[in-house]
Amino acid sequence: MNVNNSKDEEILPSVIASIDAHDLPEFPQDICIAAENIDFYYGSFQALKGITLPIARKSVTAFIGPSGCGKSTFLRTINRMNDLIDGTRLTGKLTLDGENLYDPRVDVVLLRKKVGMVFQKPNPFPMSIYDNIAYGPRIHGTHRGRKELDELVEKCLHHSALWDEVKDKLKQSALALSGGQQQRLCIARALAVSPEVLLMDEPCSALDPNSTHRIELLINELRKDYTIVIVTHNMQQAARVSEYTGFFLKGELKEFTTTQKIFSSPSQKETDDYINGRFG
Ligand SMILES: Nc1ncnc2c1ncn2[C@@H]1O[C@H](COP(=O)(O)OP(=O)(O)OP(=O)(O)O)[C@@H](O)[C@H]1O
Repeated sequence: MNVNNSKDEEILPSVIASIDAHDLPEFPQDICIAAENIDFYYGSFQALKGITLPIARKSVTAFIGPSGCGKSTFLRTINRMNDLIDGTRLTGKLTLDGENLYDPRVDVVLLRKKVGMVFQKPNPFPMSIYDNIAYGPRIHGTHRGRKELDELVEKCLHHSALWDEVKDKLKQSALALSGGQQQRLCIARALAVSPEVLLMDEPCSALDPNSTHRIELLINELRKDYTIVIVTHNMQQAARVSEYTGFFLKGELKEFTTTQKIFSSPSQKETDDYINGRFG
């Protein structure tokens, strides 16, 4: 199936309709993640300035904005991936279910189990399709028996809409899958450790339109069970898949509201200019 622009336009109303965007309050009521005045530094360079925003539970929040404005940096603060970079510093408060993620008592390994991440470029492990999914549960010791693992692998592959394509080749290398299949496998792998939150950093930017369409449909399904935060350069994609959108510019959050409002009547001129392609 080839998904060209006109097909792209076609799925827009149906997906937005399923989100029920018209009934959403401007700020989410059921908040999963809350950022309060987050500043973030790479050495002396300040990449995030006073970010304050709520992320709604079991829904999709998109971050948009020109290159280098801090979207990915903010996304990585949520699972503390930036901790792995030397010389970084964060101030402010970031909570998940009311718990401060930067409290020294937080177990970062457990946090990253709770907050899964999918990257721009699919990055399956160089092992079989089955083992890619079984890897996390084995490490965490959550599914010990063979039968239990088999069931989990099947469930995750169903959940990531990949089962029908791979059920007869679970022992084959994940690296032999197409890019789009690899990305769905990475989503299945993230789901295998029962996360609460899924962070997606431009998950479709390396994919063709057909694979992009499949991932978007998948996101639309996953929103029922997971809190999803997605960084995207694709305005249409943000409009199609998210309930809430944050517009970043030069390290600041310029606007945050429902996706419907930000794309129909943004309150900031910069947002309007950006979404209408006048810069960035
Ligand atoms: N590891 C790093 N060390 C130093 N500076 C960094 C590092 N990662 C990002 N930056 C800087 O922080 C700023 C924000 O980068 P970030 O990747 O968060 O932006 P972005 O909005 O996600 O960009 P893009 O859309 O191009 O991915 C940029 O100026 C970038 O150069």
